[in-house]
Amino acid sequence: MTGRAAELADEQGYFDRAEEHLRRRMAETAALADGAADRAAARSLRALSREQLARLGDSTAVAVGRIDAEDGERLYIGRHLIRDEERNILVVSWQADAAIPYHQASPADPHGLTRKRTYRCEGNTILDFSDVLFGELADAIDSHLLGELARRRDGTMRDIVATIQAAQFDLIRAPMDQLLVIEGGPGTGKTAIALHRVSWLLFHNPDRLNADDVLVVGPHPTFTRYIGQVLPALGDADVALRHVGQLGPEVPRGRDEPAEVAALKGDARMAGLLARALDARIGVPEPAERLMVGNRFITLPGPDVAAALTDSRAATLGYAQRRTLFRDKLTELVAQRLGTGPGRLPALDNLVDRLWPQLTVPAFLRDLLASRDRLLAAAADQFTAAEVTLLHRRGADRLSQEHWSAADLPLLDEADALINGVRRRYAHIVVDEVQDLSPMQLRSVARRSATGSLTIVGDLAQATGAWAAQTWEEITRHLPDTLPVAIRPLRYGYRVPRQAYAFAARLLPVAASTATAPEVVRDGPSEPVVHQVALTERAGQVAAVAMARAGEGAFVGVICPDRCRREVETALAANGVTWRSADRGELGGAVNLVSPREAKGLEFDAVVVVEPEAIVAEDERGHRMLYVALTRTTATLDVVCVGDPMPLTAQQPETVRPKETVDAGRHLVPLADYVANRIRATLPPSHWEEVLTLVRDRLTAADPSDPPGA
Ligand SMILES: Nc1ncnc2c1ncn2[C@@H]1O[C@H](COP(=O)(O)OP(=O)(O)OP(=O)(O)O)[C@@H](O)[C@H]1O
Repeated sequence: MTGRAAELADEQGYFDRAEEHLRRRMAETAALADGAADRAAARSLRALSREQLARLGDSTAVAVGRIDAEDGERLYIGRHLIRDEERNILVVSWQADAAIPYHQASPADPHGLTRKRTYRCEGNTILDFSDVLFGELADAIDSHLLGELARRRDGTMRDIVATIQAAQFDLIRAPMDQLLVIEGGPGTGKTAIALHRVSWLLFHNPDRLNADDVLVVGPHPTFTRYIGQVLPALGDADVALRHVGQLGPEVPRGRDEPAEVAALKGDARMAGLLARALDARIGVPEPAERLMVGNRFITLPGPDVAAALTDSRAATLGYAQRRTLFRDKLTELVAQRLGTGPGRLPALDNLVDRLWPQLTVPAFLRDLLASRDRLLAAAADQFTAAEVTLLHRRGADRLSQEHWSAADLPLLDEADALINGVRRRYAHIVVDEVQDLSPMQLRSVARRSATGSLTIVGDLAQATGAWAAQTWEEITRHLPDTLPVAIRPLRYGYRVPRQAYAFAARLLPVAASTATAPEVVRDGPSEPVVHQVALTERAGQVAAVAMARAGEGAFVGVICPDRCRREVETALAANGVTWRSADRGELGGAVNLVSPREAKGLEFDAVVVVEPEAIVAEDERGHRMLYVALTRTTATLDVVCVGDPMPLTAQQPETVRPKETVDAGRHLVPLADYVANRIRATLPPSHWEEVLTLVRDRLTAADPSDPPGA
């Protein structure tokens, strides 16, 4: 046996022994479950051991690496702590203080180590290992990291415990009590760091943080599925993982709406509009309210009812809770009149319903958006008349038939908080791809934060859509301000190989002129290939390239703008290619079809980008969208197009984002002055009311979607 083979055998012996002890511990946990004092304890103990077994079944190795200290001591680092029967430590958890040098040691600062070893394993079998010998190599290259980055992808993100880099490690273990902004170019490891940070914070703050106190928010369902395995693999399965569309009530979705409407609905001014609209649903009592009690009437004086209403209104509770308060106060008034408690009283229910109607969240929003009058009243001086027209829409006759747009969801969430109060708060929240969130979406995140402790990650150069942020302040201003903000950049790009990144980076001066490009750490297998073809050949060429790349064993992502989608699907089908549609949340076949927007945060071995000009044309920040698409590859990049493969001068749609602060007086007041002056100049006061009614009728008739009196 050679020296290396013998060493490998020794190491394997150690791994086998550690695995035995891990299994023994799990068997003990299961036995404990059998003898547990009560059924609940037994159930949770069994669940624990099942989870541990499942993790082992996941075929992860007991250790990811080893460090040798100058004093000769060796320490194995793994995902979980493992001890032998004498309670000697065989493997320490990657989060333990003792493991810190593993993540931090570098040739410049070896942290008292002579060696850092990283294993390449299949299950618990060591295939190979690589060493960094600090004493001997002045400038060691972490070959294991390079190997790890070059491995084939399969649609599931993996943990990076074995190869966390020192700068990444600093962010993973940064203090919890802050709003930490992690910014970095494509593939710098932002997502990976954010997830490992969650695991780290859970490990080091057991008294403050349970896994179910943590919320991770991603941009779309495919992304949450993509990252879904990382935290369970690190032993933190109970962390809540949601895409941004899941923050809020469950409602039927799928409504399309014009970009300017969606943009307006993302504006923070909508919060005020909703609050005013809800308040306007509370009625005004009659001078005296008569109630039928048994077979006689009692009268509640209007001022008493009004006082109950005012008091309840002022309480800092949700609309529904304040309604209960109001009801209690009225019950008390009735009891005073009767000299006894009234019991259940339909007349009282009716009065409460009239003055403080019971509202479900979707009914409230449907009724608001379907009524120009309600919208106008709630808009106050904060919106222009044109903006109110944009918001106005015909409501479905039945609430169950109402379909909601993506931009309606944060409005429903805001309304839910106003009506029912905030249902669930978290001690720590992570938001990925945060650069695209609208102010209303950010408010959805903010209200779920119990402490102000957040980790938000993103890249302003990848910000697309109407609410693409230009600065971090635009984002943080909508988040809790109880804790200090720290913005921490990442420098090295791990995903995208040099050749593909050089191609994509040509977009940067147009897409995001102030962005700093990441420093790429490795070479790819080949230069990007541009396939410029005739229109009739485009889809066929996409299918051919995708098949060829899949034939090489690659996990392929075809990133296709909406306008080419159908032709590409047809060509894939005609060529017998089975593909997964990432937009439907599927990912993991050899060939995956994905829109540029849904490609955010994902990665593939081979990326085929279809018609860059169309990608640019389909988003307000189309050059950035193309930059996102071109930076999804870990190995090869193909561009199939009829037009310019690098459309630096192509037009992107006008930005439709509303002005952040609109002085509505600038629009409404001059218009009202003009109309009033014309009427005053041409008619006596006795006709003013009549002409205004006629004007109103004309306006209503001009828009048939506005039901009279809605
Ligand atoms: N230290 C590391 N060791 C191994 N792999 C790493 C490391 N850092 C990053 N990676 C890998 O690099 C790829 C990109 O990481 P990640 O998706 O976290 O980047 P990102 O900055 O979130 O990218 P984007 O902005 O494009 O969404 C992933 O495959 C990740 O596992």
